[in-house]
Amino acid sequence: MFEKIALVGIGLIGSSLARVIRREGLAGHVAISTRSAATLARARELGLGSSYTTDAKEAARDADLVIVSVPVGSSGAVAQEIAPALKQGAILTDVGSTKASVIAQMQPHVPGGVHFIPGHPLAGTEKSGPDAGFADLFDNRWCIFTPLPDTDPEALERLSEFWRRCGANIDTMDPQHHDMTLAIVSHLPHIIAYNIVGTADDLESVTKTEVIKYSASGFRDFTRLAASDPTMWRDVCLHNKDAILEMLARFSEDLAFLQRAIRWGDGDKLFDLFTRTRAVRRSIIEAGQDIDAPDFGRQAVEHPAKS
Ligand SMILES: NC(=O)C1=CN([C@@H]2O[C@H](COP(=O)(O)OP(=O)(O)OC[C@H]3O[C@@H](n4cnc5c(N)ncnc54)[C@H](O)[C@@H]3O)[C@@H](O)[C@H]2O)C=CC1
Ligand SMILES: O=C(O)C(=O)Cc1ccc(O)cc1
Repeated sequence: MFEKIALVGIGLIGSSLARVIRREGLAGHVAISTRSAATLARARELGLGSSYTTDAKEAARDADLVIVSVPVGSSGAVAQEIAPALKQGAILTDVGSTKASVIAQMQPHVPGGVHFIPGHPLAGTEKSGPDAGFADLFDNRWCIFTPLPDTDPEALERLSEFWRRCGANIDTMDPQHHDMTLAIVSHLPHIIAYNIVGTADDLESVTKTEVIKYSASGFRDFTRLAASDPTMWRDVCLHNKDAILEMLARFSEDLAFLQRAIRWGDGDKLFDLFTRTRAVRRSIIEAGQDIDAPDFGRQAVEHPAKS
């Protein structure tokens, strides 16, 4: 599909892209770049690309498609670094979990004649680094684009076709809507997980050994999310601040309602809520997002990375 693809950042997402690009033969040349020499050496050992450099500009030079897969707080610095090397007509995209902030950081650096199309594949795990990626990561997952008002429809279609060939389904929406939606379906669940695991870790009346020994599967599910990459999630919290605070405020109100129902022994309220939430899970399964499939967000755990 592309003569040269540059992957800037080669962690879970970048390395999954590298693997699927190779499997599907989507590029003549895959240039890999990352900031850390150790990560780059590992990417080379894994044979993820055609060329390797710690200089993002060198990787981006002459590329037809540049995919930035770094923590969202670094996207502005990366855009600034690669901007002088971007070729006319190239597509520049990203995979960041937040969109308004990434656009604000990257867009000012994008030269005229380069198609900047922000994107976000809704696929991942709690693992990070080049060993954690796998070619099937994007299979039947959504990839959301938040195009800018002047985005060239042909470039958008070309990038959409690329992601379809990586296995994903495509949706588009505006960045603010993306950030609000992702705040509730992805960012809050992670924050809640970090919080509950932190609370358990702080308890004095229950020992750490007991938390580990008796952790029921519900708690264990939270520990998976709370094991996610600290840099990535620090950046998500800092760069989707308003939407996350809005959703946290609603969440806290609803939690107070639940707390009150428990305090006053209001079984009907509890039963009604739990009935309503059970229906949400049923709808997700009926929509074809099969939560119980072994690979639902856990594939890297159960099928160690293929290299
Ligand atoms: N982990 C997940 O489940 C998902 C993550 N994302 C987004 O994808 C992006 C990448 O996440 P992962 O691949 O999971 O992270 P990761 O931690 O596995 O990899 C990040 C990569 O970026 C490199 N890097 C960091 N700062 C850099 C800089 N200034 N310049 C060049 N390279 C730099 C690191 O060396 C590493 O290769 C993030 O923006 C994240 O929000 C999107 C969907 C799912
Ligand atoms: O591991 C999980 O369950 C995830 O939710 C992965 C994930 C993390 C961040 C994203 O922006 C998209 C997907």
